[in-house]
Amino acid sequence: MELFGTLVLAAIILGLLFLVFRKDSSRYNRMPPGPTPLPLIGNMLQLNLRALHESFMKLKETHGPVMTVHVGSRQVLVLVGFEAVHEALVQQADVFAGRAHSPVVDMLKLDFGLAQSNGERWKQLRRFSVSTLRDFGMGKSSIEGWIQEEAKNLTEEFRKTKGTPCDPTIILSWAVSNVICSLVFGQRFDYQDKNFIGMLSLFNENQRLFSSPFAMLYGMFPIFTKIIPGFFNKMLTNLNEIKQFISAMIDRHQATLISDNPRDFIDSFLIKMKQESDNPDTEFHFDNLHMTVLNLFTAGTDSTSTTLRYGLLILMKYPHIQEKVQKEIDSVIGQDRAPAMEDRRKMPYTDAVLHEIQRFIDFVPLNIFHMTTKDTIFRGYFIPAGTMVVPLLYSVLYDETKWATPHSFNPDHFLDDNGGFKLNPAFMAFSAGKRICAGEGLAKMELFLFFCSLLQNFSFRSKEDPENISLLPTSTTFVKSPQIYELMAIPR
Ligand code: HEM
Repeated sequence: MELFGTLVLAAIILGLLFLVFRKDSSRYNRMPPGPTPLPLIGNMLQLNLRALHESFMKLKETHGPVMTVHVGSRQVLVLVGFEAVHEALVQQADVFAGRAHSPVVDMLKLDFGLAQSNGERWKQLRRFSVSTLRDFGMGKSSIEGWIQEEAKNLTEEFRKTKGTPCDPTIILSWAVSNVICSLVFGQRFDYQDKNFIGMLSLFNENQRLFSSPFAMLYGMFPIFTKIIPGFFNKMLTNLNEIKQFISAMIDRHQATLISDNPRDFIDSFLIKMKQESDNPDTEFHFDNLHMTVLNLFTAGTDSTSTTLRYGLLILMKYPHIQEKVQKEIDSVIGQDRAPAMEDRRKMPYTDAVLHEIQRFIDFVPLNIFHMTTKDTIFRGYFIPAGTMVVPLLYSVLYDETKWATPHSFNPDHFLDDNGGFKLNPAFMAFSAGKRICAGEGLAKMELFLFFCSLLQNFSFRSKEDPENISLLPTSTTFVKSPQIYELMAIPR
């Protein structure tokens, strides 16, 4: 009897807390249906924090492609499949262009800068960043030379391994990160530079921590940052060290700035700050500069280097595909000159393999979370302004109605009957709409030039039988990374 009384009391308290925590619930009661939530924990018991995208796919079987899932006390609109994601991000582009904040982002004070901001701040920072990066060569031939130079350094590093097994993680991060360094800091770093190596290790560690189930748990229940603080504190310490590195670079730029001759992204931002110094509402201030530089680094380094690393693993598993790419490289580029962007249109097979790598590895399965910027009607449901939205990229890149064999690595997904390159609108590795990746042009150049240079110079082999190579990712909460592996770069 005593136990019964305790249970009733607990249920009443949980029920009351649920009502308190369901802020402004009447505005949310015309959202699409979804699984029934429990008080406080919402649909936690139906969500696998290590593979949220798989949980959402399972829930879609019962609740359809547009559903409300309660993540803790928050109601989240989950969009599954090409049609729903395209309808939101492209057809209602302005409404779905907001960025939702997880409490972890707020606690880490990451709310300044391009990637996490909203409204006028985001518009100004996005316009400025994209046009400045373009001025310095993003997607144009000037940066092609930098990437070619970096690709040469990268092949030299691989050559030093003399075909013995090595983990390619850090080498690939160096090369990719140096391209962003050239654009943002106006300089590249030597691969032996201790500061640079240290900063990249911090980046890699934070990517791992952000993708761990702990980060997701903190996002749903911020109280856990107090109960299990270890992971959170580590993220914070790493972040502060990275910020110090960036601060030192900004100080150096300020000391040597010549107003009419910007050398790189930081100079351009400092000049804009000067021009707007009389505007009390300006978005061009140090907080936004620090965070935008950090965004470009974080978004630009991990994504591209992980794609290359995953791509090399896939090619070791499928040596016949690797050979076919090498044959195309040999016939179009040969061995006597560096690969160039204009080669791409003559290399449909290589282009198809690169697109298929991006589709298959599905780097950001949940996308970065969006938010509605105003009240809207979506498929007959009322979605209030400020609703968190998950446009599930996994469900687009693996949409069974859009791809012939979504679960297999199949370059034919991007080839027509004559062997020509064919784009598929469901290729949303960079997302779609107004928030589409700001570095898409740069990433595509890097992937093509690095990948072709590596395969022009080496054949990549594993110690393992290709049959036994696992392509399963290690962590899937936020980004997907391949298992740690070793490769042998055999000179051709
Ligand atoms: C293979 C490489 C890459 C992939 C797969 C990738 C993917 C993505 C995705 C999925 C988003 C979220 C879009 C959304 O919210 O709907 C994003 C945003 C972003 N990416 Fe990339 N990205 C890559 C490379 C880069 C590079 C090289 C840069 C650096 C110049 C970059 C800079 C950014 C920025 C700044 C954002 C935030 C944009 C905003 O909030 O307006 N990315 N990226």
